[in-house]
Amino acid sequence: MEKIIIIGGGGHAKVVIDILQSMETYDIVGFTDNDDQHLSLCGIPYLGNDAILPALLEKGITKFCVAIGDNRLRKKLFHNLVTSGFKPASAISPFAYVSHHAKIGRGVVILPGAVVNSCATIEDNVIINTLSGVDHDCIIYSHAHIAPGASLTGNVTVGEGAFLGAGSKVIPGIEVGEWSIIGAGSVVLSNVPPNVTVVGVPANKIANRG
Ligand SMILES: CC(=O)SCCNC(=O)CCNC(=O)[C@H](O)C(C)(C)COP(=O)(O)OP(=O)(O)OC[C@H]1O[C@@H](n2cnc3c(N)ncnc32)[C@H](O)[C@@H]1OP(=O)(O)O
Repeated sequence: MEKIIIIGGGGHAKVVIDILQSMETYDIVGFTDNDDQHLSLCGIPYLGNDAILPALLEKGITKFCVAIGDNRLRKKLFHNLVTSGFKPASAISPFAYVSHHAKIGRGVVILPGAVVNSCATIEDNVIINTLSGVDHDCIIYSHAHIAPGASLTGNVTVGEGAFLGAGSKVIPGIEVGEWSIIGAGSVVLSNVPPNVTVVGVPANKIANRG
């Protein structure tokens, strides 16, 4: 089995480890984290902080998966690792449904119970979290996160780095702007501009994001 490292040692790393183990495609060498208080996570050893990465590359370990929920930090680490010569791997649960007609980018994480339906596009480094739904013809741009139980109907577009909170719902054809946040449980009935936070039913803007 090909060797892989996990970047990040928080809660999201626990589920990514679980998925990679259930895929039976990769041998997880360990995880890195800049908090050096770790010893192991779900039985997977702590390797060190980011300073260890060049040595791992020299040993021929090239595959990585960034297991960090924060979209901006996940983007930064993804780019740093790709630029350094590492290769992103996707972690797709065997208990998710991903249509053969969907396009899946690099370093994508799809959790158990999620559905990615026909002709949807999921770009690089996106998280499709537990029990969420991305229906036909949706486009999820890089570094976005669809949180647990969020439901996107057909033809929804989610901009780079946007975050759709747990249980949020988006009606067909809506565009969610890049780096915007949709609050948990919100129902989005109209387009959301970039860099704002919207909440409620129907979702309304409560803040601009810097
Ligand atoms: C596996 C995992 O755990 S993945 C992680 C999943 N996480 C989530 O889904 C979290 C989603 N986060 C939220 O919904 C947050 O409440 C946010 C991001 C929308 C807002 O957070 P903050 O910016 O800290 O806003 P804050 O808590 O100060 O609330 C501001 C106002 O909006 C209201 N509000 C906040 N979130 C919501 C919401 N989801 N729905 C309705 N109203 C909301 C608050 O009640 C408050 O109203 P008030 O000013 O009248 O008192």
